Amino acid sequence: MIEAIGLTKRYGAKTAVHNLSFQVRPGHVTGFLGPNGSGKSTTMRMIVGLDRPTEGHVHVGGHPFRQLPNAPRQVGALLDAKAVHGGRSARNHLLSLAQLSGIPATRVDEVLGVVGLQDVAKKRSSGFSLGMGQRLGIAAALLGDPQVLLFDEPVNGLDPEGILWVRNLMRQLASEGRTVFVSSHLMSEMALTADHLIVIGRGQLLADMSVKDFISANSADFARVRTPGTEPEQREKLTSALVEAGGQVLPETDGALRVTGLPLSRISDLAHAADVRLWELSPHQASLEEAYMRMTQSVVDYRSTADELSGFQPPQQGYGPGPQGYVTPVVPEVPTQGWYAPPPPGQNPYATAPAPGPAPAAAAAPVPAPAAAPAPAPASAVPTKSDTDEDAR
Ligand SMILES: Nc1ncnc2c1ncn2[C@@H]1O[C@H](COP(=O)(O)OP(=O)(O)OP(=O)(O)O)[C@@H](O)[C@H]1O
Repeated sequence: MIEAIGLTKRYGAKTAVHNLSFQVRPGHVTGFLGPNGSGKSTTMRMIVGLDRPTEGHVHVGGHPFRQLPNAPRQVGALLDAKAVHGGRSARNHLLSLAQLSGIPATRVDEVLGVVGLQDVAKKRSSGFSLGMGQRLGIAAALLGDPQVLLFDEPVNGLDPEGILWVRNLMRQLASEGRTVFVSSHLMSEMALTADHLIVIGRGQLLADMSVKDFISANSADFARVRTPGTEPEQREKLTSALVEAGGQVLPETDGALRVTGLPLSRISDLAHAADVRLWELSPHQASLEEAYMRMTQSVVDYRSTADELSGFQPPQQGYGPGPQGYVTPVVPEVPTQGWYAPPPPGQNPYATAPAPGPAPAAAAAPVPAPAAAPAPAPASAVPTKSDTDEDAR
């Protein structure tokens, strides 16, 4: 179990993580989501003792990471798959990590097999593809057979077969009773892999709930209705009847109608009464991706100037140090029950206070690489990143 309480990290004037409290429980895959720069990697680094919290604390199995006896046997982490000595073979890289932690060489061959790198074990990792590097990083995380596993973007660069393999691996590790904490920007993948979600925006907690609850709390169901394409007047007639009955109707690009505010049976009755034939009447639920976008769109820092939401500023009372310090995030209000029609492009109700302003700054440089390894030992060998070099990025 991982438990964070009031976790805060400031880099000079920049608050990367603010007052974050959550638990990651064993036996589940917990997804860690948030827009670029929201503090996911910083949080993970604090969990494995690579960054020191400015305030608050995070414990693994009831102890700060650095006080865990034989930490690499208890916690494994893939934080940056590129943090490998490229001149070493995959096997030698893992062997050196194993020796540091008193892990037998037989385990190295075992994990090479688990991640499918047995045939290239003697090849230098500098020649590895992105996906092979990820597999090597995952092998390093598994080396100590730990109960707690952290993966930062584990499917980055993997092909579809590799993504499926990671999904199954995460689920298997969780089913063995391990604590699995995984960050990803691939929502479709998270929807299939995670049971529980922790979502942050600008370093603060936005949601801590099951995937199912997250989707139903941040999206709403709708019906798709299609009339015969050859008879546009039927579509008009139905639209009028639905609007008159209190429904909201939006045209979809393929000619169908997206209807909210009316149950399926009522839509069917209204069509029948209006003498309109239906070629489709189907219920739909928003995807995790839609729900995630809806929740986080006001806390996205880096957005293309070509994006229609660029220039959108979160409301004044949103994030950021105000006169009373940080305040609770203002999450856009979305009906959580019944039918709800997402707005047509350009009529986004969340962009209520658009303020023309300069385009957001370009994304920050990548985080300096911590080790992709069984999480480092709490001894002097720990690759500590002092606060003195932190502002250099
Ligand atoms: N060592 C550092 N020094 C200064 N600022 C930092 C440092 N590490 C992170 N930050 C800043 O803290 C914020 C959070 O960064 P972090 O890398 O944790 O976000 P993230 O959610 O992992 O982003 P991404 O999804 O892009 O990987 C960013 O604004 C980043 O620029």
